Amino acid sequence: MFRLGFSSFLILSRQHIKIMKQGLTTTALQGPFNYINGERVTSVDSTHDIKVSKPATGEVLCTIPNSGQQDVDKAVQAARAAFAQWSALGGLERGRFLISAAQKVRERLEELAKLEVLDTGKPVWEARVDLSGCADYLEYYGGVASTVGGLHYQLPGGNFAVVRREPLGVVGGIGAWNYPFQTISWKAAPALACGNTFVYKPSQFTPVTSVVFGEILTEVGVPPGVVNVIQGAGSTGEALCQHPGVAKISFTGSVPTGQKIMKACADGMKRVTLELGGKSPMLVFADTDLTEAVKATMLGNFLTQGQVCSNCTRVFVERPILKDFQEKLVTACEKMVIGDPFDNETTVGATITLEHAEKVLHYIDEAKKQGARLLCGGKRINPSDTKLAGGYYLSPCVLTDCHDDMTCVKEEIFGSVVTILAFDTEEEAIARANSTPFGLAAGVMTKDLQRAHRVSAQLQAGIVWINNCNVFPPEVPFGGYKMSGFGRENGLAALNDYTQLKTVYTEMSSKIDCPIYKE
Ligand SMILES: NC(=O)C1=CN([C@@H]2O[C@H](COP(=O)(O)OP(=O)(O)OC[C@H]3O[C@@H](n4cnc5c(N)ncnc54)[C@H](O)[C@@H]3O)[C@@H](O)[C@H]2O)C=CC1
Ligand SMILES: NCCCC(=O)O
Repeated sequence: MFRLGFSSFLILSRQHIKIMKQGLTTTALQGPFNYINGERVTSVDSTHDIKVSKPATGEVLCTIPNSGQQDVDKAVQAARAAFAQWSALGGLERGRFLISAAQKVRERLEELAKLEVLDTGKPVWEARVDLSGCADYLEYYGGVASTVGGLHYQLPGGNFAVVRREPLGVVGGIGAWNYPFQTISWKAAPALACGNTFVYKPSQFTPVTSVVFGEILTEVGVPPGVVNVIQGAGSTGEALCQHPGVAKISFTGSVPTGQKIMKACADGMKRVTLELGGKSPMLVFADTDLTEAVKATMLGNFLTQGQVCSNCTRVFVERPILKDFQEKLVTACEKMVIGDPFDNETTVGATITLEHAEKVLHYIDEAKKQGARLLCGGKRINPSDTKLAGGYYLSPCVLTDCHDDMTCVKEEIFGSVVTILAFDTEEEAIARANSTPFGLAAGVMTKDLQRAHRVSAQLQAGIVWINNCNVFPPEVPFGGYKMSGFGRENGLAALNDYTQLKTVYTEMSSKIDCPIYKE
């Protein structure tokens, strides 16, 4: 295990102090945490300091500013100034930078994973998987960048039109706290590939690795101002949405905040991508392999302490296998290892904040009051290691005997709480699965592929996983139906959200046909 401190080996660099100890380069924790024009800068009009906790221990990790309008303006102006140069590059040139950044992420994967654990409290092996995926996303859009192009239409009389696909300008990104480095990667990589410049506001709970993302891009040669990071809470996000120099906001977070952002962006006629919450279903049919169904349910509920927007938290199980499924799921949950997220054996880390842990526990209490039966978990755990005493550890919770009208079944809990609901027919399962205002994701577990596709076609969700859950290849679009938002991240689909089309018509005749003109 490592400790951070000034007794460590110090290297003075251009902008800040690097501390290296036991393989961890802690440049990232030294601040300042705003990153504008290729350097870390102190806030000029922070309204107050925000103390950021380590979820694993409850100790203070760092202090960030609640950046004000002037900070936001500085970041946006830097991004505007960088736009002309960045957008004038060829896609191949922009793509090379992204591919180099992917390489850097791979080289620094262990260090970045540890920083992500400090910020989020998630198990370190999960952070490694996340970071490795981020390298893939950067590499994918690095390859895609040179293919971003327009169209040509041949028209009567030799006339023709070309449709240019142009960047939007400055894109603003705002993110949640569950996948900090991934969220900035998913937004910045396609935005930059398309020729936009970027200003990102991470969650105030997980500010650290987004700045390192900016530094990595600077290190590989991306010009200053192309990627900027400003720290702060909701008011900083609001200022970014309202800034007239921002062309678009790409947001990941809750539905209520998404609604506020959409309203704020309406005033400036800004485009929005909204990646919002969910209450996704998983349909487990009786012919499924029970072990695989349990594995998919765990992947769909218990990664990152259950704080995953696409979790399939409403697990509809066909009645004949209900008992066996539950037994197997509970056995598997009880084998999960709760504790120090830096321990490679740990499978359940710390919930993001005490407030959030209490919210999750409150949902479980309400569920029991409404008639749900607790099969396992749902308790705050105090790991034996005393240094974790201030952390927020919850045991993975399985609730059964659930009904569609219970609060725990209707509302997004965003914690390790799975609700099990029995069903009898395919039609019933589909209708109940769709009976929610959300529509982010869904899972179908069956050996019958015809049924799997018949059911998938009827599910109201932006992504359906057949015989797996929470899989995010960079090539495939991700985003919501209904209240879970709109716009798509990942895949070629994201290019539509980061570009605008300009039609250029060319008249080839030297004499225009103009019936309303008289000599
Ligand atoms: N669909 C998706 O891809 C994902 C969705 N989420 C959703 O995010 C939620 C959990 O994340 P939280 O950080 O608690 O969400 P949140 O909505 O409270 O905050 C998200 C971000 O918005 C900022 N913000 C808050 N008020 C704002 C305002 N008025 N204007 C601009 N920015 C504002 C916050 O500072 C933060 O950076 C859950 O509902 C979850 O489902 C989380 C991850 C992925
Ligand atoms: N890696 C999962 C994407 C969804 C989320 O951020 O919650």
